[in-house]
Order: sequence, then structure tokens, then C-alpha cells
Amino acid sequence: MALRIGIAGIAGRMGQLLAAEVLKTGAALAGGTLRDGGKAAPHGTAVFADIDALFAASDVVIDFTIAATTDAHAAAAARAGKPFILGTTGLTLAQEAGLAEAAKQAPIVYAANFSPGVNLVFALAEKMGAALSGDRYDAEIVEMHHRQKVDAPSGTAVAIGRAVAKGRGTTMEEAGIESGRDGHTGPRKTGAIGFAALRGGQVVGEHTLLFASGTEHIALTHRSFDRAAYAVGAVQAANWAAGKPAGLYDMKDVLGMR
Ligand SMILES: NC(=O)C1=CN([C@@H]2O[C@H](COP(=O)(O)OP(=O)(O)OC[C@H]3O[C@@H](n4cnc5c(N)ncnc54)[C@H](OP(=O)(O)O)[C@@H]3O)[C@@H](O)[C@H]2O)C=CC1
Ligand SMILES: O=C(O)C1=N[C@H](C(=O)O)C[C@H](O)C1
Repeated sequence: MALRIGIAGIAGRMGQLLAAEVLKTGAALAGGTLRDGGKAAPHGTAVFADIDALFAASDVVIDFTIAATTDAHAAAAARAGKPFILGTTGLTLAQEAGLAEAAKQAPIVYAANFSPGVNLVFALAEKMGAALSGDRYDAEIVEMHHRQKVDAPSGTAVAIGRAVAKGRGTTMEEAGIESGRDGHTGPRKTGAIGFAALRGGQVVGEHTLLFASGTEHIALTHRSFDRAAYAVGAVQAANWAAGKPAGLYDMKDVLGMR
């Protein structure tokens, strides 16, 4: 029997693409949820009243919605003991800790970015962080997204920052975070990781990791032109997670990049 995949927030920008990708791969589209039942679901699919009902009708649920729903959706995954693929960004550290707790009861794949290219950027960022020490090279991450995006810096930017810190044998919190500088900020803290977020137009997603020393700049840029790459990766993750034991995974596990 085909894997039944449910989509939380099925009418969203990503929700609609995810539904189309599920159908393209030959899996069964179990249906989805809508916020307040506001819009019609794409592909004439079933709309469920709440996340528990969606899990009951699905073998795997994919969620690209908003961070305010994550605690409840992860708890529903734990209750159902079914795989949960989470692409929603803007989670707090406490929400991420809650996710790890829920992952004791269900396989959860959580990734700030499901595109293969960006996951390679994460790996390269870690290597660059290891090679370019924080006392000589200032790491700055600049991202740009469409005008509708509600969280900043992007989840991908945060994940790149975490990778740099990991390469430097520390955490971002320990290294220091300088985000959205404005006004009298004082000089840059040595070793801190800087973030700047631009918003405008319909930019799908652009990220640049810059290392700046007194004598040179090294930059790594990724540009997304089509959200389909995220949908393809998330549906790949859904198929991968089916039958996996409970645990917290990310796209590196799915892509075999560990
Ligand atoms: N990890 C990755 O690879 C990627 C992650 N993202 C992330 O995915 C998320 C969604 O992005 P995007 O699709 O552009 O945003 P949209 O605003 O287009 O979609 C979000 C959808 O979630 C719906 N929603 C909100 N609350 C609920 C709820 N309680 N139950 C069900 N549905 C709900 C919204 O409904 P309504 O329209 O009524 O508000 C909306 O349709 C963001 O966090 C974004 O950063 C995006 C791309 C790639
Ligand atoms: O909201 C978006 O659009 C995107 N969100 C993700 C993020 O915050 O990193 C991934 C991608 O950049 C698009």
C-alpha cells in the first residue's frame, strides 16, 4: 500500500507544493489541516479538523507552518508514534528542546532547509569555521527572503551559524551572536557570529556566509530559485522516516551525509 502522507498547513506556499510533490512521487495524499479552515485545500484533498485527526489518517505528517504550532504538532506526533517531518523555522531553544523530548516517542526529521545544496553549505560552513579561527576571521551571515517571511534571521542562517560555531569547537551562544545591528553597538565582539536579514520582493531564499579578516574576504553563497527543492527534500525525508525508530534526525541523515 502506498505511504499516506499528510500535510499540516496544506494551503500555504510550501503546503501546496508539498501536496503536489506527494502526488508526483506516487505516495498517497492523506489530506491536510488549514488554519481556521480559511482556504480551500489544493487537489480537492480531505481537510482535517485538527492535527490528531491528520495523524490518524496518515503514516507520516509534514509540517511547514508557523512556530506557534510546533509544540502542539510535535506532541501529536509523540502521541501517534508516527514520523513527523518539520520544516517550520523560527523555533525558540525551548521549542527545540520540546522537539527532542517528543522525538523519544516518534521519528522526527527537523531541518531548517531541505534542499541538498544548502545541506552541503552546512557541511562546508563547519569546515570553514574549523579552518578560519574566530580571532582572525569575523563570520557574518547575510540572508534575503521574500516580503511575506515572518521570522528573522532565517532558520537556514541560524543553522549556518551553528555549523561555523561547531567547526570552531563551540556553540553560537558561547561564541556570541550579533544580530540586526542598529545604533551605537560598540565594536564587534571577537569570535561572535553576525547576522543580517534583508526582506523584499519574492526572493525564494539567498544566504551568504562571509569570513572577513584584516587582509582577505572569503564568501560562500547559495541561491534558491524554486521552492520545489524544499518540497522534494521533505517528501524524500517522509519516505526515509517511515519505519525508522523514534529519534531526532535531520536532512544530513536522510542524504547520508553523516
Ligand atoms: N525547512 C525548509 O526547507 C523550508 C522552511 N520553510 C518554512 O516553512 C514555514 C512556512 O513557509 P511558507 O509556506 O512560505 O508560509 P505560508 O505562510 O505560505 O504557509 C504557512 C501555512 O500554515 C498555515 N497555518 C498557520 N497556522 C496553522 C495551524 N494552526 N494549523 C494549520 N495550518 C496553519 C497558514 O495558514 P494561513 O494562510 O491561514 O495563515 C499557511 O497556509 C516557514 O516557517 C518557513 O520559514 C519554508 C521553505 C523551506
Ligand atoms: O520562509 C522561507 O521562505 C524559507 N524559510 C527557510 C528558512 O527560514 O531558512 C528556508 C528557506 O530559506 C526559505
